[in-house]
Amino acid sequence: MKEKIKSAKVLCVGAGGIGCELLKTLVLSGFEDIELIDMDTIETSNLNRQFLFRRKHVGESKAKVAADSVRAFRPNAKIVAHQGNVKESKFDKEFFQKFLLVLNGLDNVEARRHVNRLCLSAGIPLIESGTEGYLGQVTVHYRLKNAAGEATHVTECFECAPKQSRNKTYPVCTIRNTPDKPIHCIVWAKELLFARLFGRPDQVTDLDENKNKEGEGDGKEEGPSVFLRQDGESADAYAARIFKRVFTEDIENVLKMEDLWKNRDPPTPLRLDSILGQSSSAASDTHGAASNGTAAAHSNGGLQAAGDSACKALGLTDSHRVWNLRENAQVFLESIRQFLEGRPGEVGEAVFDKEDDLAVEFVTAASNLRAAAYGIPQQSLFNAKGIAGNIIHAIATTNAIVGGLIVIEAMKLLAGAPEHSKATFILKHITNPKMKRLLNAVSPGEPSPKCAACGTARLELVIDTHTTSLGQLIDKVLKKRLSLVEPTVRTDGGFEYEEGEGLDEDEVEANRGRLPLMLDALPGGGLGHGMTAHVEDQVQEFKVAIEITHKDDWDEEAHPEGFILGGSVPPSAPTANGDTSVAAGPSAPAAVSDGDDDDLIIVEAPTLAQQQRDAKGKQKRENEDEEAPRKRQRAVQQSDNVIELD
Ligand SMILES: Nc1ncnc2c1ncn2[C@@H]1O[C@H](COP(=O)(O)OP(=O)(O)OP(=O)(O)O)[C@@H](O)[C@H]1O
Ligand SMILES: [Zn+2]
Repeated sequence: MKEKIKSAKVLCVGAGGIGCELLKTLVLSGFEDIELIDMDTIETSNLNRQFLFRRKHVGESKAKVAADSVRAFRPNAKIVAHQGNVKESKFDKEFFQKFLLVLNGLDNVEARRHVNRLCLSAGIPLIESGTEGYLGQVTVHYRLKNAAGEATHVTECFECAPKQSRNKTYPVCTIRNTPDKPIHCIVWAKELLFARLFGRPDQVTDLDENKNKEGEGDGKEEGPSVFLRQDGESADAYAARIFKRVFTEDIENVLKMEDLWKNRDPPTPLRLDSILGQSSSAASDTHGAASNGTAAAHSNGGLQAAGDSACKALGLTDSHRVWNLRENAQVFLESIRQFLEGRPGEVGEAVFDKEDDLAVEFVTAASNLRAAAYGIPQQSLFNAKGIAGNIIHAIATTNAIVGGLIVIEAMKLLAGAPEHSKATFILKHITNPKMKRLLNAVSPGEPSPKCAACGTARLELVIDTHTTSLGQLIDKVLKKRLSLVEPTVRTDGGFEYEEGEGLDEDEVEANRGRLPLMLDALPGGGLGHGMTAHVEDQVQEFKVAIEITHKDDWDEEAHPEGFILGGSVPPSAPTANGDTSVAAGPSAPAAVSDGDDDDLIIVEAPTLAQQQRDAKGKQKRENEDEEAPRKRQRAVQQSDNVIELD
């Protein structure tokens, strides 16, 4: 066994939180022949858990530094480091075939799918992993054959299990009118108010619709311009006016919708003057003046309009302490002032960024003020940042357990004992008191014939074939959703689109010229309703037939992507209301996350009656929460970046 371990050539993909633990445990267990791929360089924020890196390494390649650090205590280990994206074509099937095992320590679904497909095509077992705070898992995926080429041990591949969406959606009327959780206030502050005040002025947000769309308030037509700074308006006067608009007047207006408050506690409008009070601190004096509408020039009583932090200016240094109402109001006003005066160039095009202190401070204060109006618990800056940025803090111990489990599973395969392979889930709480276990190990799942990666699935795509171009199909569906890197598309009518290396310049040019064509207008009869696109990625050896169903008249809020991708259910013609049976396909890969960091979608909610029904249903679901641990485990498998609501 020792010899087998010593000579086994293994590939580690990812040298981050899991990768560092894995590499260390591998070499301490006797592995000596390792190649390591990571595309990133070291950041300061990695140092708390990626212990092969030191401050002096910040900016250097993770793969190279990890290999060097390990060599320092295991000089015999042969470690080859590659700084690069595992999707690069040099890491192809032949490259993968050099290895006995592939071990993943990645953090996104796209790269995991890509490695899964290469392992399938190269016939190399994959040990896959993920962590999310206290939760984590290690799964094994292989198709082992005997000398005669017959399959002896086969498990599911990484893509066999239907993926759960990690998009969190919130009905827009909950966000706009009836928030009842901190997350609702944070989404409002980040997606609506921040975007309205500092983002592109021409974008319409749900905040604008407050008055004119549903006939609320005075019914006056009102565009986004109320949120624009008026000529000659000082930053302080503007901030105070916005405060009054969103925390006083908008709340007063929503109170007039009496139906909403029959079964709910109504909110209380906030008044800036009474919050800031008459008491005197440098900050409140100046802002108090502004709030009275006097638009006094800012006296700058020790405050800097540097545009980097309202908290610094106000002396709020403890990010774990929840601010009181007055502090929230001060941060709200000061952060607006700093935006306008410290970063005038960004106003009108800012996009929320969780690493931007001022933006996070603004969102924290705005959401806390809204929470105060609605009687919802308020959040510390630290917590609000985590929620707004979809951050779940990584736990070094979870990564260490996962690294250890990967090595254990690797050893079972090297020992020729795949019957002992386990998929292991690390739980946060003991869910089954009889078992008293935090590690839940189960047999690997069976492969799914419906899997597009390892099975013989056909997919169905419901899309508007009149208005979707080939380029959009390739970007949105094939690359983003299906994680293909260099797709080829063929139709039954003989049309062909190709990309990738090996094409000469004329061919590249000709293919590029086809991208703007609409699907149903492609040469050779088009790719319209009922037709099939034969899609392939040569590097991944991924091949799938996609049956096209045409549908016009899309509800953008229900399907913001503008298409529905379904499993192997035969496509049906669109019905009168535009629904198709495809959307409900159980294995619909449509639910797979797109891997973006920011996954909040706000959706239009139907009616009050429906909301009330939903509320009842939610109560019921909360009572039936036994399924929760399993669902959470599934979510970990897909990503490491979801919102933890509780
Ligand atoms: N396509 C890819 N090719 C190569 N390496 C990848 C690819 N995708 C992700 N990785 C690497 O996988 C590692 C994942 O590690 P981890 O989850 O700890 O993320 P991190 O970026 O180091 O940390 P954080 O996201 O918390 O800043 C990263 O080092 C990242 O560079
Ligand atoms: Zn599969």
